[in-house]
Order: sequence, then C-alpha cells, then structure tokens
Amino acid sequence: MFTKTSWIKLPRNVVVGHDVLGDVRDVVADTHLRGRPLVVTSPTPKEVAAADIVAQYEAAGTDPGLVEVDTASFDAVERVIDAAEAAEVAYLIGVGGGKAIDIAKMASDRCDLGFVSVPTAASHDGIVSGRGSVPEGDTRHSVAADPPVAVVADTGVLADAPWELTTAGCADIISNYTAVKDWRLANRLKNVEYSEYAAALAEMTAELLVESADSVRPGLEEAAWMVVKALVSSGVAMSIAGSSRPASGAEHLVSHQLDRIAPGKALHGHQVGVAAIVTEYLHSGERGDWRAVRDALDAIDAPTTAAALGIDDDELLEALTTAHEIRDRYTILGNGLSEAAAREAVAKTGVV
Ligand SMILES: NC(=O)C1=CN([C@@H]2O[C@H](COP(=O)(O)OP(=O)(O)OC[C@H]3O[C@@H](n4cnc5c(N)ncnc54)[C@H](OP(=O)(O)O)[C@@H]3O)[C@@H](O)[C@H]2O)C=CC1
Ligand SMILES: O=C(CO)COP(=O)(O)O
Ligand SMILES: [Zn+2]
Repeated sequence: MFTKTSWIKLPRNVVVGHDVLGDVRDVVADTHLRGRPLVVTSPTPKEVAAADIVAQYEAAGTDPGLVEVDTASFDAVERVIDAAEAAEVAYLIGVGGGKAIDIAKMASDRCDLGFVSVPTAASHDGIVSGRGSVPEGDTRHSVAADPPVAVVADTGVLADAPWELTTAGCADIISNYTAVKDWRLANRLKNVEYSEYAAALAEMTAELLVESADSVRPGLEEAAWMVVKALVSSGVAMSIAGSSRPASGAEHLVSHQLDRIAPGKALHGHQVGVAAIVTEYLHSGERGDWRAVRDALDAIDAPTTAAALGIDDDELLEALTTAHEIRDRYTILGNGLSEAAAREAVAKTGVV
C-alpha cells in the first residue's frame, strides 16, 4: 500500500532586486498579511535597512513595533514573543543576517504569526528555509520552523555589506556538495529518507555558483544577485526535503561543534566551507575532489585553513573528532573520527 505524504512549505513571494527595500509594504500587501508588523533586527541591520522599513510604515500611517536583538539565544526569541504579544502585532519582519532572521522566524512560528524575511547579508541559506537555528542548551543545529510568507532581498543592500558576509554565503552553498554526499551515504547505510529532487537542486545550486565564481566580486550588485538566488534555491531544496539534509552534512556538524568550542571566531559559512574540504577528503580520499572544494572556496575569497578562520589547530581537531555526537545525523564521520585520522586529513588537505 502506498503511504507516503510530503508537505512542502514555501514562501509566497520572493522578491530580489535593485532598490526593492522600498517595496516591503507592497510585497506584504500582496500576501494575506494585514495590520501592524513587529520589525525584528540587530544593531547594524537596523541602520542599514530596518529604520527604512519602519519609516515606510510610519509614512503610511502604521506604527510598527521594533525589537533589537544582539545575540542568537532563546532569551532573545522569548523577548520577541513578549513584544509581539504586548503590541498585538499581526506579523513579524526579520531584518538582518542569520541571527535576526532566525530569531524572528522562530518567534513567529511560536506565536503562529506570519513572517517576512528581509536579509541584509547574503551570508547563509536560511533566508528562505523552513528551518530556524538558535542555540538552546547544547543544540546548535536548526529545527523546523515555518518559512517566511515573503522575502525581500535588496541587491544594493547586499552588495554594500562587508564582502566576507557574501563569501560566507557562497561557502554555505559550496558545502552542499559534501552535504548531499553525506545524505546519499546515510540513505544507503541507514535507509534515511532521501529526495533526489532536493539533492539535485542543492548540487546544481552549488555547481552554478562555482561556475560563476569569476563574476562574484566585491561591491557588485550582479554578484549579490547571483549569490542570493543560490541561497534562495538552497533554502527551497531544504523545504522540498523537509529537513536541512541537502545543505547540511558532516561539515555542518563540525561547524556547530566549533560554535561551542570556539564561539564567535568565524562566520557560519566560512566554518562549513573549511570543514567541507576535510569531509570531502574523507569521502573521496587523497585523489578525490577535496582540491575542487578548496579551489572553489579560494576562488570566492573564502577561508581554506583553520588559521584563516582564526581557529586553533587543536580546536578544529576537537571539533572533527566529536562532531558525530551532537545530532542524530549519519554522515561520513560515522561513529567518530579518530584523532590520528583527523590529523592525517587536516594535514593532507593543508587545512592545518
Ligand atoms: N535557518 C537556516 O536554515 C540556516 C540558519 N543559519 C544560521 O545563520 C547564522 C549565520 O548567519 P550570519 O548572517 O553569518 O550571522 P549574523 O546574523 O550574526 O551576521 C553576521 C554579522 O554580519 C553583520 N551584518 C548583517 N548585515 C550586515 C550589513 N548589511 N552590513 C554590515 N554588517 C552586517 C551582523 O551585524 P549585527 O551584529 O549588528 O547583527 C553580524 O555582526 C548561524 O546562526 C547559522 O546557524 C545558517 C544557514 C541556514
Ligand atoms: O546551516 C544550515 C544549512 O546551510 C542549516 O543546517 P543545520 O540543520 O545543520 O543547522
Ligand atoms: Zn549552513
């Protein structure tokens, strides 16, 4: 008997382009969302974009709420929920990098309110995804959360953001290669549910970005356009899969572990990129594709060594040998990488 069910949650409007920040109200008006919003942002994105959005609503006679968050934490999510309930807002607008967007996404999921995503950095593929990532206890990885109803990504804002934020987004996409290899491995070895559509979309997204690497240069709106399109596409792959599997494998486990061992030292995307060089080596050996992963990262100015991340060699080795413990997600790390094997992998790939 056929018993499969798949529920794919996607945004209704995804608007990417020049000067679209000024269209937030119009984009929202084209959805079912009505009434007063709560704008959730963090310090820099507030100046770069959130203040403008607040002004748009004020000019139209609506007084939006505003909450500023500093760190990605459950306290921050609770504070946003309290603000949303106190102000009786109708929906939330997350304005910023992964931190502000995920806090707003998780708070709106908890309050059962619509959510609009306004990225100010092309730094991660959670812009569109049905996943939220806020540390809780020892958990750093994402959990299911309703995706945004609408996304407004202004390529001018994204191109003006610091270049390393864009290279972090590119590295988050390049890590799809190893994430999909881990997913296929888990499907073969552990019968983990697998979607060829989601895997193919995640791989193709990485492929298209790598092929365009020459055009991904600082300050260019065209480059911001290409990267944000890739981030959207990767988020859609996660929605099709109903999990972060197409975009998160062993390289993400290592990054999550680094967030615990060496917090705040490097950007999420940069950490997963460096870890992907090592996990690609583990998948395909010395003669395998790890050089292609390293060269793709290098081509877009993303770090390729622990030193470039600002992470000590020992911190990376600890992350590599303990990453398998943090989540029920089978990957090439299996039941754990031995210290000797980890040392060999980082030495052979030049990561350390
Ligand atoms: N939900 C999902 O599916 C996914 C979630 N993630 C999560 O996203 C997070 C990583 O996102 P990331 O964006 O790197 O982290 P942050 O949101 O912390 O942003 C990184 C830095 O960029 C700054 N910033 C943002 N926009 C601008 C701008 N326009 N100009 C100048 N500075 C700017 C922020 O400033 P300020 O400090 O003022 O905020 C912050 O200092 C991780 O927590 C990761 O787990 C990653 C991938 C997928
Ligand atoms: O960062 C992500 C995809 O790029 C989300 O993955 P996690 O589920 O590992 O947090
Ligand atoms: Zn990621």
